[in-house]
Amino acid sequence: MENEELIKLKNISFKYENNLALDNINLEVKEKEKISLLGCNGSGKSTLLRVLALLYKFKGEYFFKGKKVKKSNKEFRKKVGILFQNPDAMIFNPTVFDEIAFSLKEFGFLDIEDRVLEIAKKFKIEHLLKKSPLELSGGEKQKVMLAAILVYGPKVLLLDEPTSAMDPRTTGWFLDFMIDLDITTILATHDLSIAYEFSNRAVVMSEEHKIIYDGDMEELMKDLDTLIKANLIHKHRHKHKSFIHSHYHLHFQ
Ligand SMILES: Nc1ncnc2c1ncn2[C@@H]1O[C@H](COP(=O)(O)OP(=O)(O)OP(=O)(O)O)[C@@H](O)[C@H]1O
Repeated sequence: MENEELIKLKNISFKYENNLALDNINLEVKEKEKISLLGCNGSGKSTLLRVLALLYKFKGEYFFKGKKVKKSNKEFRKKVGILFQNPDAMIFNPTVFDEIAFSLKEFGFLDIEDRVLEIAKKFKIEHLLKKSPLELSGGEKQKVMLAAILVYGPKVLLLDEPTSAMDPRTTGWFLDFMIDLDITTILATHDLSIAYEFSNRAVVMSEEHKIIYDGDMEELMKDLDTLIKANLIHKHRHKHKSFIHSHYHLHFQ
């Protein structure tokens, strides 16, 4: 059901040895909601997505559909799919077909071939099925790895800078596809234009690894103080004909 709470994080913190990456994060995500997770390099976006996918042991409480999540298990992995920033980290099968089929086998699906072919058609990657995933371009790899996640039907999709290797046409296709996809999705990016197109809700992390904004995307765009604090816009010198000046920039494609 839409508008029902799906995820609730309470006072979540995480350190890599002595390096604080998440500081007291509180977040609620509703069923079918789309959220852009914004923040500059090193703010903690990837770490937060990995905590949500139960890949890290964290401090604090994580509730999924009102029940406290304890530790990683197969059932939970099936519910939450994560697409890493670097798709190479996820590739370990000889062909694209095997890569997409892998989780289906692991989760005990029976109609594996039909499902692989169906998702390949949807993603327009049928021509890649016999290739080695390592031979693909960055954008193709992201498409294949996304297909490998969506094929088993997770309830939540976590996307870490998914468009960084995509050209403008593939990025456009990807955003349209994600916007139409009817599942809860959190997309991490430091690109305001991608975030603006993707969702109406923005969650912004600061360089101190805290959430400093959680709300309407349009309001965020008007909130220069937050954008500057989060390092999402920058000032740089530039030249207009004969004079040079500097001011803050919002970069839109
Ligand atoms: N494997 C690691 N070991 C130690 N520290 C790490 C590790 N991974 C990340 N960190 C640190 O944790 C903090 C948060 O990093 P994280 O990768 O979550 O940020 P991010 O917002 O995803 O950045 P980016 O936009 O550059 O991907 C940073 O200070 C980073 O240096």
